[in-house]
Amino acid sequence: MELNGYASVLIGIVSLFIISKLVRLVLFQPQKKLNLPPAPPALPLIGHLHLLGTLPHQSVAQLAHKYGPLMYLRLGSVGTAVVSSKELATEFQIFASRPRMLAGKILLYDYTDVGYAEYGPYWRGIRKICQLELFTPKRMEASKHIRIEEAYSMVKSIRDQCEGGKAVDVHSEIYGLTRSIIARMVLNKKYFASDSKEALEFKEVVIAHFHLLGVLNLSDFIPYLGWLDVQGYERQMKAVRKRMDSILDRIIQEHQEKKPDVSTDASLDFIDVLLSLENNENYERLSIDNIKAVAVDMLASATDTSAVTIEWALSEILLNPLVQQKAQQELDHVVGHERKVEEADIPQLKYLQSIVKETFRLHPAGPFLVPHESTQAVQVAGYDIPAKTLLLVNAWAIGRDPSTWERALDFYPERFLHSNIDVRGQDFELIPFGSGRRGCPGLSLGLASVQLGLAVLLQSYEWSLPSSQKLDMSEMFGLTLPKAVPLHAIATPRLPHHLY
Ligand code: HEM
Repeated sequence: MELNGYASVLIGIVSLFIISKLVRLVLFQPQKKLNLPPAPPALPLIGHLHLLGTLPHQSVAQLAHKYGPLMYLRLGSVGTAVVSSKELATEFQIFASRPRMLAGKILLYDYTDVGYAEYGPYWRGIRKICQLELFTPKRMEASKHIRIEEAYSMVKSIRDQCEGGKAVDVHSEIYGLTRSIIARMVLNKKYFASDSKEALEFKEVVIAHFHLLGVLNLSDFIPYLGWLDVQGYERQMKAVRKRMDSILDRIIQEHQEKKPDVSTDASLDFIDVLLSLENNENYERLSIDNIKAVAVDMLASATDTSAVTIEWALSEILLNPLVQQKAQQELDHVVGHERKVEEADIPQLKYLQSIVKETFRLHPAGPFLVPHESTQAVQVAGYDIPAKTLLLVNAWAIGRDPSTWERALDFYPERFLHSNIDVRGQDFELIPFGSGRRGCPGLSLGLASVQLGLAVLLQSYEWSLPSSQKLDMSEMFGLTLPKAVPLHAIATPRLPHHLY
């Protein structure tokens, strides 16, 4: 009996030993050593996170000078390919998925928006809706009056502030413009022109929401510390999501009660359109949470991207008075002083278009685009890139690469006057909207808002800096790349009184 007991213990130990050997063999097969792209030395646990600093796009551009245009960094436990040349950016188009960040889970309804959705059938369905329903030329045309009305409401508000040569808070005016445009196009709400309780709540929640989408949340990179929520972001995200959710519930309910005629009404907002697809057999049915995710995504993707671009453009113009002079000469020639500039004038305003391209080159709203992720292991430029690698394309560094651009750091719009380089994703030296499958679906709307916004500012006012002020051009990294110091400038009206 006793011997039997010993024998069974012995058999148990031997079996455990054999099983553990087998498990090791299956799970931890000696791997072929990967030929990863170069990288600086990493620290335990955090990898290269400490090298990012407060302006990560600038830090990795510096590292690329030493380690080359393709690096493989470890951000905590996340393997990350960083690309800093136009040639390599072309090759990495195959990375079509997105990493799973906590913000996407909490703030974007479990990754069911467009930007955070993983590559697959759901994302393809939503992109089809973007292409065939939301961003069609017909809808752009139907929403034209919104952009014009909001642009001239900004012009008027500046007029009210600029009396006596006082510096105007141009930053707030520009953000007000882009937020108002998108809130009307997506929700049909004039929240940004109102001080009602409802509007104030919305504005506060939207700003908190955008902020949290842009934070660097440590638990995305060191997941096993996630439960600690050391920065407190998870808690904040949950609170903001709750508030945003109840606002959107109310708005959707209003839309459901309204029941517009989708067959005749061309000026529907995005929520109307998304609700109207419920029984459309061309698309997978979207749940109410999916609709909320897409709506929030559009609000977040559209606002700051367009606003930072206009603010950088005007800042560069203030530093380059000759550019202002040429842009206004063109506006005077094409539009004159007797009427206000409109979207239909933009195709004739070649110099203005060049200013916008030059701004995108030096100040891309998303310096790393939006992070991509690979779905499978691939080889690029002779290096192994494992599956699930995060991809950061440094569009900021590519736009300033002296091997591509002459006078790379100068603001010189003339370079685009006789060039075919465009921002639509075909020319990899200039990809402010990304490129390929994950390229920006709102490109036409973003471009139209930026061009019109800048055109009305330049036609309506002569811009200058307060005499004692040196313009601070520092950047601040977040969801987008705004100026660290918001722009204030003096606006001197240049049109007849009745045009304000
Ligand atoms: C100046 C304005 C804008 C700029 C510079 C911009 C830039 C970008 C960039 C760089 C990306 C990522 C591309 C990539 O990952 O390769 C992106 C994606 C996206 N943008 Fe824009 N954008 C602008 C305006 C808009 C507008 C107006 C909307 C919608 C109303 C919008 C909606 C989106 C969405 C939904 C995505 C995610 C696409 C996906 O993951 O499939 N954007 N945008």
